Amino acid sequence: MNKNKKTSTNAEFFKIISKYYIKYWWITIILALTILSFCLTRASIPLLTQQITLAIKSENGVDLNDAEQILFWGWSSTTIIIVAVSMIIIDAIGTFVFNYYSYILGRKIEIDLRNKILEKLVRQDISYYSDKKIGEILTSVVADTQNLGDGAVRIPTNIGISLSQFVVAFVMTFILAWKIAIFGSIIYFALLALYFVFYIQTVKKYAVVREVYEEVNGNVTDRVGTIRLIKSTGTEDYEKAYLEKQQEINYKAHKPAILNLSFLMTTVYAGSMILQFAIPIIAGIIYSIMGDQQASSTFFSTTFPAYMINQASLIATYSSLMGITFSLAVAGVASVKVSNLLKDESRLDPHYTDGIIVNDIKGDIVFKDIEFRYPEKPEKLILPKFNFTFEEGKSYAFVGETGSGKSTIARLLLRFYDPSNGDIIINKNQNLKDLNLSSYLRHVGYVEQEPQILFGDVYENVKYGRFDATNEEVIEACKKAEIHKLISSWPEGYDTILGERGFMLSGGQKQRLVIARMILKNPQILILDEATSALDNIVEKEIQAKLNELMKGRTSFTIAHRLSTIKNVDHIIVLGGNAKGIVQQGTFKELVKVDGHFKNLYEAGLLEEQNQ
Ligand SMILES: Nc1ncnc2c1ncn2[C@@H]1O[C@H](COP(=O)(O)OP(=O)(O)OP(=O)(O)O)[C@@H](O)[C@H]1O
Repeated sequence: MNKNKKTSTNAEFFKIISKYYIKYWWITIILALTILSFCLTRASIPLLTQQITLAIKSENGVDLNDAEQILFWGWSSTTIIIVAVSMIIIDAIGTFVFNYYSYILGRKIEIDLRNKILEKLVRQDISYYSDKKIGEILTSVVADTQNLGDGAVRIPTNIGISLSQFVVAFVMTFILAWKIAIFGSIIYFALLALYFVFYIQTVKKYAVVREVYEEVNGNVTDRVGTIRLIKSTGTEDYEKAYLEKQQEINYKAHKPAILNLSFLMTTVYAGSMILQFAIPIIAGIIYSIMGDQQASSTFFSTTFPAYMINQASLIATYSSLMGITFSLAVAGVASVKVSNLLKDESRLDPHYTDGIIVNDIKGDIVFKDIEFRYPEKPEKLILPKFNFTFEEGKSYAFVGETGSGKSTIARLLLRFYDPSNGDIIINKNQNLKDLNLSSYLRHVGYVEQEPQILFGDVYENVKYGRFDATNEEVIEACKKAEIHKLISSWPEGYDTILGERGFMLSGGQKQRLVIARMILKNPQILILDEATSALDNIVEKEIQAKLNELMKGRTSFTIAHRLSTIKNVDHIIVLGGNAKGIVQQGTFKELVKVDGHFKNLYEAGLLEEQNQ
């Protein structure tokens, strides 16, 4: 509800765009000057039409009556034509300049907002994404910034043009024929009031449409994102029904909005016709009631064409009002969404611009009085208070049943999250919270179960994290990861674009590519989170051998279920379920000998035995 209230206010919109009108002040000045030129040119055309009617009459020897004598400026028809053509040229130049700069400003605003949101999104901490649909976020990034960019220019400039056009045309109706103008204005404002009644209703209904649309969009995008699950389950019919249901919801939300919109459009178009047709009728009634034959003949023979041109200008402000109010409704909602995205702050400060720069990770990594609960679910304890010192250069493995917190430790080391209590210390006295996170992560390698492959060529993928590497170094790393032969067999070799999410590679090949990335990065800390779990035994063996090589001389953390993965590490840490934390530790040989959690896991088959 609160959200709707916020959405209906347009303060946010004007707050956002005013900054851009100040930033690009020179465009603002150009737009303001062109609007002023429109006032001049558009006021001049009805007057010049009236004058040319009088000039042609006079030049053809028709006697002008007294009223016409007063109206006539005495200009020759040639002079009037020259002035009119000049006005049209000024108007054309103004229109070109106005359109060019207003579109430029719109795109500048859109791109700037998009950049700001995307920066905000990549700088958000990982918990930000735990309760959000990517589809919904992307709709906001693309559609809302575009709507805002369009509206940012269209709305203020159209307000400027329409308002000045309205004032000019309104005043001109009184200058041309004030008695008719009084009655014309009453009709005009009555229709305007009716317009606003339907407009308010329509906006309310469209606010609902927008929310439904976004939700449906998010659902559909996320659903299509699970295409492998759909394909592997053969649930195309089920999905077809689901997607149709989503669009049905979308359609139903549109119906009441469309009804109100139709009333609104009817008011605009029928209103325009009424305004146009009412003038001669009003004039006829007024002059016949007054019995003023001369005024009637002057109006119909001299002023009528000018009045109708001016009236068309007045009516145009009515329909441009529709454009403004609609753009405002769309841009208002977009503004609230955009500013909400920009307002969201990361829970932790990664010290992008300050913080201790890490050039090297030396010495032990100390977990001091660490306790952890996920900020998304603070009532649930995950890791009870514990202390542990990870010695430099040694390999560690975490085992334990599912949900015992193994991956959570990896996430703490990557600073996806800060500990709820306690500190992680590196380099003797540097707290992870105080480090410039990017400089720290430059020394950390992370390999997870689902390898992250970017849409890009092999070079780009392997260099990710060490962008200064040469292509030769990439090839060298791929040779060591034993994937060079495969890459070389592709027609485009290292320039091959790897499909979205690495579709064209097998699990083992993707993992080799990630290993090549790690070889190139040469991190001092290595975190392997179920890195080989998705692979079959033979491929697993080959990849594990590569990972074992990679682990040599680095402080490494392995999370695994397979015995072969953890058998050779220096130290195994066993975590208990239900937030018991560390329940046992030692080498593999020590742990299998003694009764305890590890032996239970081992015997229960939770540590998968590997066929040797
Ligand atoms: N973002 C999150 N918000 C709230 N709770 C979470 C979040 N991520 C994980 N958890 C919970 O934290 C607990 C530990 O999760 P974690 O992923 O560390 O377990 P794990 O030991 O690695 O399990 P597995 O072997 O199944 O991967 C689980 O109960 C899980 O439900």
